[in-house]
Amino acid sequence: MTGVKSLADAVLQYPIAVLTWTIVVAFVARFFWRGYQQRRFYRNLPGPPHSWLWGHLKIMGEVAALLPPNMHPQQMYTEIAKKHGLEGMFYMDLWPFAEGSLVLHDPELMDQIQVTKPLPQHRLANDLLKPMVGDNVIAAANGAVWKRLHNAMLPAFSWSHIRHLTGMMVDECMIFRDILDRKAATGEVFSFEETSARLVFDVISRIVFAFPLHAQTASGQELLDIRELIKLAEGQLDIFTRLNPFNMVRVWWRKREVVGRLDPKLLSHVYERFKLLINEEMVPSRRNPYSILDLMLREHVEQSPEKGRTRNAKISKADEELLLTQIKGLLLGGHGTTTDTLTFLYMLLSKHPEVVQKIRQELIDVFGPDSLAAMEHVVEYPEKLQNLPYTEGAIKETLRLFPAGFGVRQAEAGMTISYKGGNYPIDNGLVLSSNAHGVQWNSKYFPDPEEFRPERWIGENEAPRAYFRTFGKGARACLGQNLALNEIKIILMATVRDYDFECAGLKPNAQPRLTHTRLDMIYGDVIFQELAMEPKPRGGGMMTVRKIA
Ligand code: HEM
Repeated sequence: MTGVKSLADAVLQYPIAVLTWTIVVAFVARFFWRGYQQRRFYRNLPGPPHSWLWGHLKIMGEVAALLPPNMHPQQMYTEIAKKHGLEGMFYMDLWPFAEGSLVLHDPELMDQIQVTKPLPQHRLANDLLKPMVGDNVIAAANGAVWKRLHNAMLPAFSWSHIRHLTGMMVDECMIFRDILDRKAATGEVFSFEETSARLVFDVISRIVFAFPLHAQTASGQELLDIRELIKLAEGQLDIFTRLNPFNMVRVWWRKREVVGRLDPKLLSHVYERFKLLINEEMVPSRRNPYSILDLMLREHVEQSPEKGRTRNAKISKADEELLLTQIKGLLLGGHGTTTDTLTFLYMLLSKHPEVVQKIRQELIDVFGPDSLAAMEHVVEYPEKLQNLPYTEGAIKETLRLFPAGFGVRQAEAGMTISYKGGNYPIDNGLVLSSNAHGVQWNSKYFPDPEEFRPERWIGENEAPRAYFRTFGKGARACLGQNLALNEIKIILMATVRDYDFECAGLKPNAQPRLTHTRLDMIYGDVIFQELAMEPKPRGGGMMTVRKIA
């Protein structure tokens, strides 16, 4: 009785202290209960050794400690699989610092979630992309919003349209050659990533808007702004960075400035075109798309009651946001992934003169001995780009070794995946990670995986399509894959015959950092892909270029 009385007295005397104390106890109890549930979930599932206290945090920490900072997880997962002999798939319990994952590195298992029963994108994809470009960018959207965006954009990625873009790509490559000429004349060390990003950005902006944003010939403020948005989102998935008040204010302030400059500029392009379409009563064609913007404006033009009267032509606020997000997403995703691939490709070529020689020979065989005449020829006969198996093999090898994309999916409650006769849970909010890197660096699928061998993709040697996972597979596979392959081929055509590139400032490691690769003993830490919007090369791909006489 005395105890109850004194408790009641305490509540009456110190209500705030008792309330605070109760909340703290409830919070701590909830934290431990959640921790117990999490650890119990992973206890008997396939994975590296699991600890009640640490889950797999120590395992992840051990691998991270071997590597440079801000690593993209794909390579760490490949290392963990190798080190602990984990075949097919493994769970990673990273509570309370990150979402738990099921990492798949078996093509058949990936097919289960990408092809047989395509699962929606994980919430994490939107969490990562939203601070950079906005809510519901196509690559992170699901359900009806994704369907609407996908249907609208699809014609822009058809073969007939891609063929049609060859002339524009050649024009941009000719500007790129002028830039290379200047760099060759000075002999300067330059960032290949930075320089090629400007080329690729102008190409993608011409695909999105049908005009370039002039990143190659002017400041390219839009490109700089978009790249700054990526920088500002860096570390936002890390709980400590996100909750750091100084960082919060810094990011908010810079973002306000960048978005305040970028969004109105992009929107002005949207409205200029929209008003013209309405004024001229032109419904954009799906068969012969003029630009991705036109395809996305199509439904608004069709539905607009303002035909012929531009004064009040409007797009709803929500649709305006969605449109802007897609434009930024395409400019960002379409240039970043391609630039990363180009950077790694030219780094690999600089150390493989025998591959360069074979690409040159193939280009001569198909397009003739004069490299500049070849650039005119390809505009007339773009289908010949499909007849470059060795060149395509070199690109695919780069995409195999350095996948510049990562798919994460989410399953509904109760769903499972089947593996070796057992069914394993894929719900519980797990990030279902299809680790293309893990498949493509597995000697079971690609013997001597770290060898750069374009021959793997040719004729009877050709690796099964199912093993090439860089673009994903199924309904949510990369829409821009054929576009990216064609663009990289044209860039190779424009450069590889007349220029020699050499990596600059490489700092090879004396000992390999990891067990699955020794490439860092040639290139140094630049081979460890950084976490940005996509896994990107470190250090900007510094190079020199020499014009071949
Ligand atoms: C080398 C270059 C590229 C790589 C490695 C790459 C990789 C990827 C990957 C891995 C995905 C996600 C697949 C999944 O979730 O399963 C994706 C989605 C996507 N990519 Fe690419 N991509 C590249 C270039 C491009 C380009 C140039 C564009 C076009 C501008 C583009 C447009 C898209 C779109 C729209 C999606 C979302 C598809 C959807 O969810 O319906 N990509 N890409």
